[in-house]
Amino acid sequence: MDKLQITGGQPLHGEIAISGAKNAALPILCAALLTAEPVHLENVPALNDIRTMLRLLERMGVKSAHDSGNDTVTLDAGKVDFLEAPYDLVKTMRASILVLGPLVARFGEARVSLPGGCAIGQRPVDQHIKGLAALGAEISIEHGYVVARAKRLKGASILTDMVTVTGTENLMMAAVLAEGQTVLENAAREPEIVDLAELLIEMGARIQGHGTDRIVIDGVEALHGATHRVIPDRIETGTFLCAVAAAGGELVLRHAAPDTLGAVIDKLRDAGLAIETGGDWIRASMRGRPKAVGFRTREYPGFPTDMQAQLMAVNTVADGTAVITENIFENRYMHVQELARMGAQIEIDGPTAVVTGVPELSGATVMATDLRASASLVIAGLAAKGDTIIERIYHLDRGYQRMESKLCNVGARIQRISGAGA
Ligand SMILES: CC(=O)N[C@H]1[C@@H](OP(=O)(O)OP(=O)(O)OC[C@H]2O[C@@H](n3ccc(=O)[nH]c3=O)[C@H](O)[C@@H]2O)O[C@H](CO)[C@@H](O)[C@@H]1O
Ligand SMILES: C=C(OP(=O)(O)O)C(=O)O
Repeated sequence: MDKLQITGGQPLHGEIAISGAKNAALPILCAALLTAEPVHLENVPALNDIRTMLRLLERMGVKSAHDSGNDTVTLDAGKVDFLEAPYDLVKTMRASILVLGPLVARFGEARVSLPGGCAIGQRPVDQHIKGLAALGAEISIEHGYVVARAKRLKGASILTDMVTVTGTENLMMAAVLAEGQTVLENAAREPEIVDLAELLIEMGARIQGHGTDRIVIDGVEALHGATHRVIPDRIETGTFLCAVAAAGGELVLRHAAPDTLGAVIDKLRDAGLAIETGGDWIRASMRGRPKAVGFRTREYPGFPTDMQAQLMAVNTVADGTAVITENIFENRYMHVQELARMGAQIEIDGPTAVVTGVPELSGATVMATDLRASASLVIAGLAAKGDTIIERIYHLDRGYQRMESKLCNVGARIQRISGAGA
């Protein structure tokens, strides 16, 4: 297993190109199952999660051509002959549940392993199941698999119990081929939902209201191929903003989408990061120590849970005390004990964390526990005095494209110690 060794204390200076969004690309890859014609995608990040999703689609019979050099993928689901997402692939990535809606909608049948593990919370998929049942699918859980059947799905009005991102995506993909109209109430409004809806519309779907909490879908008989460019990754962008807030210096982030980062930019400005934005770029500079900023995670357009760990890392070296509340996942503070190993002062009480900034963290050996927890440890390592070793960085590789080389190009001192020597 690879490790990262970070020698902290180097301010960051230079430009970073932001990659395509993992959480937009994953549902978009699944949407290719909805048509027999090729779907050509641009700005698909070269990440382990993307490779896992491509393997899963290939197992079903989808032909894929991935050019990781220029971040394009072409998918051809003309001959799908295996309507199953097996456990060995689903266990590594929860987003695999996103094949369920498209398979039932187009082929009338699917068998998808229940996503295993629960890194950041229980994360059930009951709302995906409830919604598909409302669309007329017969659903059962058999031997750890969700098994769904429907001759043709029928439009329905669906109110989910909570706002769910992949739940909204799964149901939207199911409804585009259903007979009649579907209304998704309490829908997620994340930019990744809008990106998926835009691809589906390019494929011939009839969708309105995406980006609001009420999405109306008029089912069509069939979809056709399309070409689509995936939106920039707002969480990768926010992670680099936190890195410069903690380590100091000045960064320009290119190919970004600042309009999807309102809540994150507001909080980082409160922390003292000077931020200028243009259509697709962000310039951020930090002098001196950040100021403590409290925040509560919320559904979009609120502060994203996927940025909680990274902004917590900034707060560990800030001047003052910050109160953080995690409202989306019940177990998303696993980075806290690792940050504490580096000298951070954090107290947890249920969903609330109180972070008292210290003037300096000290490098230590720490363990990555999930994707964004890993990113918070990188940020802490950049700000810390001395060397930090981060173990189990396969979590980081799930969701960040060449993070250490992007950071090294702007002055960070990070070395990957590969599996054999690790
Ligand atoms: C691949 C992807 O896009 N992942 C993102 C997606 O995850 P994901 O779509 O899994 O997260 P959800 O929005 O579904 O989860 C929100 C909350 O609803 C609960 N819930 C969800 C569905 C359900 O059927 N039952 C249920 O109880 C979850 O346990 C959680 O507490 O949105 C999360 C919230 O922004 C992000 O952190 C993840 O990065
Ligand atoms: C939690 C995340 O991803 P996933 O939903 O794939 O676990 C994430 O991107 O931070």
